[in-house]
Amino acid sequence: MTTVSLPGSKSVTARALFLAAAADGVTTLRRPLLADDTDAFAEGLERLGYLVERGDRDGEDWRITGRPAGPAAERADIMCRDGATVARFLPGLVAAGRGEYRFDASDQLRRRPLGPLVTALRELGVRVECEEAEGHLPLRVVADGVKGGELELDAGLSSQYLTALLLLGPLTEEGLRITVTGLVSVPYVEITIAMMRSFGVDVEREGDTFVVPPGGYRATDYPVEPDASTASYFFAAAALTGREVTVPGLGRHALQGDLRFVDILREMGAEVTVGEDATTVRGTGTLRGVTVTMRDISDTMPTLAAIAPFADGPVRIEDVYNTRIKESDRLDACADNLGRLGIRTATGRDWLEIHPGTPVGAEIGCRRDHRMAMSFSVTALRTPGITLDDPDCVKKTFPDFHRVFAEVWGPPAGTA
Ligand SMILES: O=C(O)C1=C[C@@H](OP(=O)(O)O)[C@@H](O)[C@H](O)C1
Ligand SMILES: C=C(OP(=O)(O)O)C(=O)O
Repeated sequence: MTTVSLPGSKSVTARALFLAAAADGVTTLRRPLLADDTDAFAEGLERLGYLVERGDRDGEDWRITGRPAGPAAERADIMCRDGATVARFLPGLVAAGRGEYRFDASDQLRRRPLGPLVTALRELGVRVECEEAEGHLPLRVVADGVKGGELELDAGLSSQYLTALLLLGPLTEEGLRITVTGLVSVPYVEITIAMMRSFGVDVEREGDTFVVPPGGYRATDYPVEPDASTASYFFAAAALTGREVTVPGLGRHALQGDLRFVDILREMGAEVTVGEDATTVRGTGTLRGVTVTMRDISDTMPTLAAIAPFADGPVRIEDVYNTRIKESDRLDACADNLGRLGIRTATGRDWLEIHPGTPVGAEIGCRRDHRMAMSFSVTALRTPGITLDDPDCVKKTFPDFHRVFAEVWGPPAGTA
């Protein structure tokens, strides 16, 4: 049996940084994620004048001094790099302050939409100007506090718009009442609400309406759980190789919906134990074809696609349109890469079907998408000759991925 301790959750770290910055007092973050996305988030806060005391080694605690009155800097230029959480959460934080702030990003993130968030902030009276394409970065926020009130939001492309507004709610004068349509990635909203509670705010939910009271946040000591999307590569590898892996820190009380990926592995034939504070997956040699909706856990869609050829029947993944607007068009990237490996697939607007087969070695086109690189590293455990055209793109969420993965599973097939 192998136990692998994994870095902190990107989503939890990003929210914790926002909440700590906005809170009254000093927050200690235990084991936050140290990766490109969270580095960009912390750097954004620093440029806004927040004090973020962070170590430069994984696993070290960070201390953030909150500023309930908003950013100290009256002007700042924030580079979000590839991190959508940075681009979507921080405009809400600055909106509640007073000043002029500019947000820009990599070409990859400039292409990803944030129109519904821009519209919502404007409805709240915040001046938001998109410098190039409407609803895209780069954008400028001219902030003078937010009164609050009622909002309608289309969250069918991303739940991050709703998270941004929920996080902003307590920083407004009157609070927010947000009614959403088409919400995707629901578990991420549940993470937001649970973490806001840890920082002293209770969000009420009435069907599709979320009610956020005003009053600000309270600093706390916050432990960041390991990243469940990252864990999916280790769980999938166990299911694929017939070995066993345990990830401590992710048990039945975990906040992240992506841990539900193990339910799919169980349905496919793996033995899964979600314990009090750890999850274990053991491969049994059986991998059955399945039809699954992954609307709630779509970051793990490429993980499933990468092991799907080894199943004894087709694997059909449904309701994942929004994976087309992530770091890459993931439906297209998965189909293309499986095709390179000689595997037959079919895709539609929001689905992907993968037929059983024996993959042959080929170069994987990562498209600068960390999840392509990590997912097809799992396929490589049983496929000699797989190479990645951009192994370093894993730095977005797990810079040390290749070393840790090889330590647990050994080198890719055919290279030992
Ligand atoms: O709120 C978050 O931390 C995230 C929400 C999800 O995005 P969408 O809501 O855009 O699906 C997920 O894909 C992303 O990696 C992180
Ligand atoms: C989609 C992802 O990231 P984000 O939207 O936060 O950039 C991801 O990590 O798979």
